[in-house]
Amino acid sequence: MVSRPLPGPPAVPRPPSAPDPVPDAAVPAPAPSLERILYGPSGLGTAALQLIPRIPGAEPEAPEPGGKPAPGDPVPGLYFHPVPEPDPVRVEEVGRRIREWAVDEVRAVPPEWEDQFDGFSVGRYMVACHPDAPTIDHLMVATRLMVAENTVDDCYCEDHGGSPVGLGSRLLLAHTALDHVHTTKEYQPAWCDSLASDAPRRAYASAMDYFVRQATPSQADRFRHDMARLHMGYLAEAAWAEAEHIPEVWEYLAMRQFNNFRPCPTITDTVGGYELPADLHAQPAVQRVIALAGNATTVVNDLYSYTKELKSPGVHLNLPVVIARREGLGERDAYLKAIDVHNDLMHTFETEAAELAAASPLPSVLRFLRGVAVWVDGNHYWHQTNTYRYTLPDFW
Ligand SMILES: CC(C)=CCC/C(C)=C(\C)COP(=O)(O)OP(=O)(O)O
Ligand SMILES: [Mg+2]
Repeated sequence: MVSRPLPGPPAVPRPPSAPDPVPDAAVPAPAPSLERILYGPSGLGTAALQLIPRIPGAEPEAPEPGGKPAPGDPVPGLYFHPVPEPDPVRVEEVGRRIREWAVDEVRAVPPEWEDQFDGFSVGRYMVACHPDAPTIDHLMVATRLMVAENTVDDCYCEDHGGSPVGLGSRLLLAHTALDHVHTTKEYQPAWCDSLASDAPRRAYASAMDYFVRQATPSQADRFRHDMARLHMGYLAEAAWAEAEHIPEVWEYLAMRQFNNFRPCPTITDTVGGYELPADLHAQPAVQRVIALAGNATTVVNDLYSYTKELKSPGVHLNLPVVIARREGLGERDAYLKAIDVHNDLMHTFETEAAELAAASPLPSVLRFLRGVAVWVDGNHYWHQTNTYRYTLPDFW
């Protein structure tokens, strides 16, 4: 069956002589019908029709001027939706099973990193992001991948011995755990053995093995594509770090569109036990909504991890740092501008998701859009509440 094409995104390229970017006031607010389209009907007797539980009155309170956020408070002025507390029974069970997998099954977490592993609270993260997962097994698919992705980032790129030097080679070989090598009988065994040779590859290989058993072939292929995008983003970030280059803000945002959480929300259908068909997923309007959502989630990381990254050796690029350096703003003003960038991305995501849902109200499209939207909310919740890992700057 050939499906009806979905509406295309607005033309993005802007000629050099185009007018200045749209001022804040003109950024479209989320469509009023968004709640109904993405979250289902409200009112008496409709609870069962709401796939995603959402707390009404989602706008955060703006703090009084000078009001300091307490640990666990959201970034003041950030546009986000609070989520209900993730189911504690699921959180505990996912936490128990993922520890067993990470520590014993794939040996990705040596004893000296176990505290950090627990502090990451991946069970709480994934239960918050996937409230529609039908079973713990479905949640585990997302949780293993999340841990594997962070193992690669930590061990190859960042905190646990990572370095930009030689990163291309390490990433390419690890990527083969997701996108297998098909070679001659002579060389195949050496590749097979390589998959067990370090923690990142053991974690990728095992997490992918579980994932492909749950996913359709096109979902698995979608994931491989998203992971290739991620690895390309890591490489650009590493190249800039090696050259001590500070990119332009738009260049940074382009890199961060690839070095991005995108592979996590885009498995929402696999984790939910259904499929957004490949021809719908590939539609430009769907791709744009996914990219906007991924970019908002990743700028959230830049905001919450700002102080952690200021403490790391050298200059760790994130949006406030790049805005400060490239636009000559002070640290506080640059941070506040990064909040505006996030809020614009969120509003545009929500507006365009609502338009897409209205134009193409197919059950799989609607459920996928809800899944992405709730992943965005759960991701914010996790960053906000992870006081083990993140602390807000002293700007208020
Ligand atoms: C889970 C996943 C696909 C991660 C890929 C990219 C990534 C590690 C992030 C978007 C998080 O950013 P960052 O490396 O800055 O993480 P921390 O700030 O160290 O938590
Ligand atoms: Mg960060």
